[in-house]
Amino acid sequence: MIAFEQASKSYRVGGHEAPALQALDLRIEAGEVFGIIGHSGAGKSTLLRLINRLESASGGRVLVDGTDVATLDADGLRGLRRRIGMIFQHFNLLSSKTVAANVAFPLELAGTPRAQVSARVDELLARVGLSDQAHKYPAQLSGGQKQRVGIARALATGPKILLCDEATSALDPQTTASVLQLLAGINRELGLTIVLITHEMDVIRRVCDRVAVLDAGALVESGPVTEVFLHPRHPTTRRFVAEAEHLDEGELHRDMAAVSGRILRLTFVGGGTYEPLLGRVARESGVDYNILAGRIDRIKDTPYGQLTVSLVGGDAERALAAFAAAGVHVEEVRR
Ligand SMILES: Nc1ncnc2c1ncn2[C@@H]1O[C@H](COP(=O)(O)OP(=O)(O)OP(=O)(O)O)[C@@H](O)[C@H]1O
Repeated sequence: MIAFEQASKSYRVGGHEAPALQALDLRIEAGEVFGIIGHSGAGKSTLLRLINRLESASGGRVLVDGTDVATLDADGLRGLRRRIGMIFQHFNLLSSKTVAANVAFPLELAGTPRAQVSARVDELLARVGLSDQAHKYPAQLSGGQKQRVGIARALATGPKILLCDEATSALDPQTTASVLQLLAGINRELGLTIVLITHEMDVIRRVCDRVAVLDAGALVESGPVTEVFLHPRHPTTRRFVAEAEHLDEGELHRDMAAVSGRILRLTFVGGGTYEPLLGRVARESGVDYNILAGRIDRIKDTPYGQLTVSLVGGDAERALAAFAAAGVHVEEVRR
C-alpha cells in the first residue's frame, strides 16, 4: 500500500521555492492499477518520484507498506528501490548493451549469482514476448519492443510495485494497446501494484482501476475509473474525458438546439449495456426517441454505454422511471 499524507513538494528555483505539488492525501491499494492524469506541468512525475524517493517530499509523508520513505537510510533506500520497478517514456535502455544484458543489469547490481542470472533473463524475456531478440541492441528494436525490454528490466528484481512514467506516450496507438495489455497481464498474474501517469484518458480507461486527476499541482478529483470517467465533475476531468470520447461539445450543442423534447444522457454499466432497453421503454411509455450521440465500449473489463437521447411525446416521467428501475444512470441535460 502507498499512502500520501499531506505530501507536498516544491523545487528551489532561482533562490525561491516554486510549488509543484500542493499538500495532498491519496491511498493506492496493493494489487490495483492506479492512474494519475494531468496536463504537462501538473505534477504527475513529481508525485510518482516521491514514491521511490527519487524526489523527497517538502512537507507531509509518503508511506510505502507503512514505512515513511523519508526515514530510510542508504540500505533501506536500496531495498525500497528493489521493491519498486520503474519504466519511462523514452525507455532509458543502455545502448551499448544487448537486450539480455540490459535485463541482466539490475540482477548483477543486486548481486544475483551468475548461474541464476541467465535463467531469470530468459524467463523475463519470455514474459514480455522477446525471447528471440535477446542478442539485439536497443537501436535494432521498435519502440514497443524497447518498452518491453524496459518492462522486463523493471521486473528483474521481483518488485511489488511498478511505476510507469508516460510509458506509452512515445508509442503509436496499436503498440500502446499491446503494451497496456502486457501491463494488465502483469498486474493480474503477478499481483503487482501498478501506478501509471499519463495525459491520455484512454490509457486510464483501458487499464486502471482507480484514477486521480492532477491540475496545477492539486488533486482535483479521484475515484474508481467507472465513476470518474462516466461522471466527471471537475472541468479538467471533463475536458480529458471529452478528448478521449472524441466528443465535439460545440457540435453536440448545435444538434441539441435542433431537436425538440427532453434531452437525457443515459449511462449503462455492466451486463445491462447489451439489453434492448430503449425499445422496450419507448413502447411502454409511448415516447419517441432520437439518439444524438453515443458510444459503447469498455472501462478495463467492464462494458459501458453512454447515449445522449431526446424524448418526444408519450409519458416521459414513466420512461425516466423505467430507465432508473433498470439501473441506468439518467442525467437530464435539458428539460
Ligand atoms: N527538478 C526540478 N526543478 C525545478 N522545477 C521542477 C523540477 N521538476 C519539476 N519541476 C516543476 O514542477 C512542476 C511539475 O512538474 P512535473 O514534471 O512533476 O509535471 P508533469 O505533470 O509530470 O509534467 P510533464 O507531463 O510535462 O512531465 C512544473 O512546473 C515543473 O517545471
